[in-house]
Amino acid sequence: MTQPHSLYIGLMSGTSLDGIDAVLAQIGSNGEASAVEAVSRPFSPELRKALFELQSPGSNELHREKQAGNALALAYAEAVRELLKKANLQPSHIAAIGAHGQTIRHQPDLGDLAYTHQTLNPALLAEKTGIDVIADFRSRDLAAGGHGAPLVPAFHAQQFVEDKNLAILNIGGIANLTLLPRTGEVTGFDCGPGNMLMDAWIQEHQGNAFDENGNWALQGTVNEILLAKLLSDPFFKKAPPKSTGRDDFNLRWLQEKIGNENHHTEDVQATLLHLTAHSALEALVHHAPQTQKLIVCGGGARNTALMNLLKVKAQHLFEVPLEISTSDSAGIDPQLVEGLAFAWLAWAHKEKRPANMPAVTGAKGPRILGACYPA
Ligand SMILES: Nc1ncnc2c1ncn2[C@@H]1O[C@H](COP(=O)(O)OP(=O)(O)OP(=O)(O)O)[C@@H](O)[C@H]1O
Ligand SMILES: CC(=O)N[C@H]1[C@@H]2OC[C@@H](O2)[C@@H](O)[C@@H]1O[C@H](C)C(=O)O
Repeated sequence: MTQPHSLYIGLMSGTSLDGIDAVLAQIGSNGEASAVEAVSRPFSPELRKALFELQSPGSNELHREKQAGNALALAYAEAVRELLKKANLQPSHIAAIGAHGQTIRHQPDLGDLAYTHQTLNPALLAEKTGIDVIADFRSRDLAAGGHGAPLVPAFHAQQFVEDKNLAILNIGGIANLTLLPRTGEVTGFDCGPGNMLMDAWIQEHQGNAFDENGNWALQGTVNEILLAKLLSDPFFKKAPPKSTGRDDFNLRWLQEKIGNENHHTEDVQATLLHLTAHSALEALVHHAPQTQKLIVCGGGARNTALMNLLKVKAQHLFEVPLEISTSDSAGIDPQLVEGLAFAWLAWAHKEKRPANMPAVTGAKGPRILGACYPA
C-alpha cells in the first residue's frame, strides 16, 4: 500500500561542475514534494578536474570515464551519509535515491543514434548507501525520439501553481525555461548558456570559480557588437524541442567568436552577463509574450547583477509588466529545485508514472524514466 508520504533523496551535479546538491524530500501520494533537509558539497579538485577533462574528447576516455563514475558514486554516497546524519535518519527510512550523474556528452540530434551520457556508477552508489538508486533518467526519452532534456518542466508544472501565466527560468550552467500558461499546454526548452560561460571566463582570467553577484561584470561595459555575434549562434533561433550543453557552449566557442579582437576582459564578462539575460528573455517573449510572472531558480538566481539585469531588460521587452522573483518567493531555495526534481523523478519511477513531457522533449510519447539498482 502506498504511504501517504515517503522520503526520497535527489542528487544533482549539473553542468556548472561546481559540486553536488543532495536534497531530502518528502513526497506525497500525488507527487507533492517539499525539501526537508539539504547538503551541498563541492567536488574535490581531483574529481572536478577528471569530470571537466571528460567534457571534451581525449585519450583513454573509457577508463577515465569508468573511474570518474566510481569516484562520483563515492562522493554521492558521502553526501547521502551527511544528509542522513543531519536529518537523523537511517537508510531504511528512504524509499529511493534519484541520482542524475554528471553529463559529459549530450548529442540529441543524431537521429536513431542520438545519445546522452551521465557518468555515474549507480550500482556502487546502491552498494555504499544501502538504498535503492534510480539513475539514467534521460536515455528512455531519447530512445523514444526525444531530447532527454530538459526533464524538470514536469516537476515545475506540479510544483509551481499560480493563477497567472507563469514561467520558470533555471539558470544553471545551461539555462532552461518552463512555460506554464494559465490555460493551455506546458512547454519548455533549453534557452542557452546560463552561468557556464561567465564561470569559464572569470576562471581563465581571474582564477575565480564564479563571478560573485556579477561584481566583475559590473566593472565592464557590454560590447554590443560582440553580444550580437554571440547571439547569432543558430541555437538561439532553433525551434523547440531543443536542448544543449557543454558540447555546444564552452570557452572554445567563446574564443572562436572573439577571434583576434581585443577586448578588456571585464567587458567580455559584462557581455556574457547580458548574453544570459538577453537570450532567456528573448526566448520567453518569443514563445510566451503573455507571461505575467517569471520565477528564477538555479545558482544564477543568487547572482544579484543578473537578477537586476533581467528586471531592467524585461521592462523593454514585455508589453505587460513582468513580475520577476527567485523561487524563494515560492518557498523553495533556488539551489535546491533541481535536487528536489530528481527526488521527484525517483518517486515517479517507483510509482511507474511516466515523467517526461513529449511536448517538451519531442519524444513519441510518455515514458517511465530511469533504471533501478535495488539496494
Ligand atoms: N552569489 C552568486 N553570484 C554569482 N553566481 C552565483 C552565485 N551563487 C551561485 N552562482 C552561480 O551558480 C552556479 C551553480 O548553479 P547550479 O548549482 O544551479 O548549477 P548546476 O546544478 O550545475 O546547473 P544545471 O544542471 O542546471 O546546468 C555557480 O557555478 C555560479 O556560476
Ligand atoms: C543533458 C543535460 O544534462 N541537460 C541539463 C543541463 O542543465 C540545465 C539544462 O541543461 C537541462 O536541459 C538539463 O538539466 C535539467 C535538470 C533538466 O533536465 O531539466
